[in-house]
Amino acid sequence: MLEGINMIGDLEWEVPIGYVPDMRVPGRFFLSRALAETLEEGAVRQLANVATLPGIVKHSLAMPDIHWGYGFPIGGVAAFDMTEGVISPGGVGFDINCGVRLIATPLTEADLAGKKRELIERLFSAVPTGVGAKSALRVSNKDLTAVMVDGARWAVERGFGTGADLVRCEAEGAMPGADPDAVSAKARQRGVPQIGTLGAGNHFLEVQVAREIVDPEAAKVFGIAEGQVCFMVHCGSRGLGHQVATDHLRTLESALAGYRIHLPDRQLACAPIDSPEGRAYYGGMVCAANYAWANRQVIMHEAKKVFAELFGIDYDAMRLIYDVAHNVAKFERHDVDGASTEVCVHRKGATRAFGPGAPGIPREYAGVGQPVIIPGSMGTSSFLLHGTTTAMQKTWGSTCHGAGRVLSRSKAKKEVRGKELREHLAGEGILVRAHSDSALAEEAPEVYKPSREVVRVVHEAGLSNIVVRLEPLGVIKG
Ligand SMILES: Nc1nc2c(ncn2[C@@H]2O[C@H](COP(=O)(O)O)[C@@H](O)[C@H]2O)c(=O)[nH]1
Ligand SMILES: [Mn+2]
Ligand SMILES: [Mn+2]
Repeated sequence: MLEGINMIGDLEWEVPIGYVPDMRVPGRFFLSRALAETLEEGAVRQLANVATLPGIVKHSLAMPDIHWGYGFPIGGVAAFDMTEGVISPGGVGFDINCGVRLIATPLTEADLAGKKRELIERLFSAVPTGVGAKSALRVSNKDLTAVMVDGARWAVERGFGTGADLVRCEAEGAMPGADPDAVSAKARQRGVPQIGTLGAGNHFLEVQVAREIVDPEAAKVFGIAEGQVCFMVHCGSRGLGHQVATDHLRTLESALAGYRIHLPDRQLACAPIDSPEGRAYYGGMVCAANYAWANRQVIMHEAKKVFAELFGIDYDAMRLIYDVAHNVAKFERHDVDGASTEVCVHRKGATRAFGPGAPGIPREYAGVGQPVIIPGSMGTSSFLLHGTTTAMQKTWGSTCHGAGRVLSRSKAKKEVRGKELREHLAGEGILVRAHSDSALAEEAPEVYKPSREVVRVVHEAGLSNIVVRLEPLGVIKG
């Protein structure tokens, strides 16, 4: 473990004020000794840098999937006072509302026998993948405005799914406060052809089986049983979100001096929440977040159609369990020194994990806490968990978002042979389909931390509790 960091619990560490100059609050992160060797000094420094930002409340936080990111670490969570505090694109990430949804089908693993290859091929044809993937949808500029305001509801109203899907999305698939005027023509241009496309790299659509039910009662509430085939969709706001982040970072950087904000790293560019620049970024970010919910809704619909046709099952027999955002900033009410207070929570590679009875979670899940979806890798377990009261108290109702990368893309390309990886996974019964084997190398299971250990940390630290462990059966990658 790095020097100058204090262990304050079995799985909890503190980065004291003074670790870098001008820290206003301490940093805190959650990690086991087994994961300590994955901790990058640069990511801890970023965690400490975040603690220097104006108006940060209580702590700069990071989850066990912590790794180096743009400005803020990935796995980072920070809340800011609504008057004194700032909003920062670095605390959200370039892929605004990158997120995950999990869908349960009525099939078992045995039903897939002899059809798995065809299933993966059909999914690969139905869902456009790859960097510049284009959608079959024809969307006008006016439609795009509606997408950015209405999110998943836009898709449902056009026949991509049903109204029941909406309540099973965080924010019901559309955050309020979208400002289409804060989205540039270039961002629109990138967004128009990409609705319903997966993208590349880390994004995926994965067929999984619920291998182990850890919490039978919660699993029942979430509607998932042992042996059930599910599928998981991971993607975000594509080129539109990236462009929104790029555009606003430029504006925020040039406004820093005017607000007398001095940063240890310009990648933390930010502005007061209630300033023209801060409001514009928020309004643009919401547009991108809503676009991402529409995107995942369309992809889910296309994938459900493939399952329905191939296995002769009812479209409506496939049920969205939940959809979570893991790159977003939100205005939420939390307990601050005993008073319910509105703060701006940034989650950058972190998942909301609201506990039982918290506002904003579907009524059907209120007694358990919200579903939390944590992907692992194409060769290791993914998890369904539920949010907790401890998370509400310690992490602004947040937990990790994945296993977290340990090997850079360039190193992975040198160390892993994509073809060998694909054949090895096939030997384990996991069929992988991508445009190229070389793209697979960057996404090999060993480029990520071990998902079981990362999830064990959040479970034992009480930030979210494991409900189901899922194993991959087949994956489509960009
Ligand atoms: N089940 C799968 N999980 C995967 C795959 N590729 C990546 N991942 C996990 O997703 C998170 C997402 O993180 P992000 O920061 O890239 O959005 C990542 O940390 C991995 O744990 C996959 O093919 N299947
Ligand atoms: Mn993403
Ligand atoms: Mn993501």
